[in-house]
Amino acid sequence: MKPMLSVEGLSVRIGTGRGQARILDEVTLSVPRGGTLGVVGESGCGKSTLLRAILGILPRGTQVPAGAILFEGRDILADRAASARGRIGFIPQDPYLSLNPVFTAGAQILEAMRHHAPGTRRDHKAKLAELFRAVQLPDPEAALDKYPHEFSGGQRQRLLIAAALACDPALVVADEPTTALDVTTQREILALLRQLTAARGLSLLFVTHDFGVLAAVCERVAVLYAGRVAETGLTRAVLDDPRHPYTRMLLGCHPDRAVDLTGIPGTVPAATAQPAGCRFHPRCPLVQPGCAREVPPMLPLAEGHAVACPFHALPLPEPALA
Ligand SMILES: Nc1ncnc2c1ncn2[C@@H]1O[C@H](COP(=O)(O)OP(=O)(O)OP(=O)(O)O)[C@@H](O)[C@H]1O
Repeated sequence: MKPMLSVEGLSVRIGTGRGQARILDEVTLSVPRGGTLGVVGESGCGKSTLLRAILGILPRGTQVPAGAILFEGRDILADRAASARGRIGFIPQDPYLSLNPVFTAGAQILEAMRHHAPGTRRDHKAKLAELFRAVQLPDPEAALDKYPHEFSGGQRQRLLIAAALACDPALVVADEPTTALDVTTQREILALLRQLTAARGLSLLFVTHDFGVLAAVCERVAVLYAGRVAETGLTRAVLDDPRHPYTRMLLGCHPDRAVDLTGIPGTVPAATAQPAGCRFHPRCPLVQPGCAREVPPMLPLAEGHAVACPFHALPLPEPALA
């Protein structure tokens, strides 16, 4: 069966005062129908740009020199008119910043439904109250007429989940949707998201920097480093047997896996100063002379697990894992 979304060889560039920023390079990944893919990586690795490309909201001046984004079989990069927008729901990162304070919750979501969902306003209102019930907001009918400040942070994130589902999407794209929440609320929201996507057979693309969150939600993962996919596979396989030195160091630094990705010496290179060859080589304890020359191809391992490092079978030196 064809995936719901497949990103194929996507490269994204943008001109800056300091030269061309190579933000994404030949990124290939896919979200199965009814499946969940997590995209994980440090700040600056290109997660938000990937989401913007999928949502069709890349900033002006961005170039896409190569690649395709196939959604339900159609290239939505080449043909935005075949608009995927109503069919792709988006859950943003920060519930505080993502709602307009001067309109009621109902008014802002109904406005989106007016453009993208079939039916009358009365149908939309009934459907939205139903969705508010599904996301477990108290008193769903009354919630339609409340303003954003009348909800708690967790309730606002529930509102945004309802908003993302309001136009009957086939795919939901979530950008670190629980980062701004306390741990208990985070757990509840993740459980809700899992339950709703499974019950509705939705596909989910979930961006995070947190392997703990990833393991709770996603069956597959793509690890992004400096705009390239370093490793991909079933989340269980990648967590249990990470092969790319970058993934191994991320996980080795934080055995509890509730990681804050700051434990690897050095930083992600600026998008205007990407090193040649493997982009991780300046930080890699397994670096070999060829790593600075050759872009490593994705090497297939078992069950869809693949890694962009020819030295994936070598052990990491101990200090790299300290
Ligand atoms: N409009 C732009 N102009 C120049 N450089 C940009 C632009 N947008 C992003 N970049 C650069 O591209 C790289 C990737 O940025 P992006 O925001 O996609 O990363 P990210 O992984 O989402 O980071 P974060 O988690 O901090 O949001 C960064 O180095 C960033 O500085």
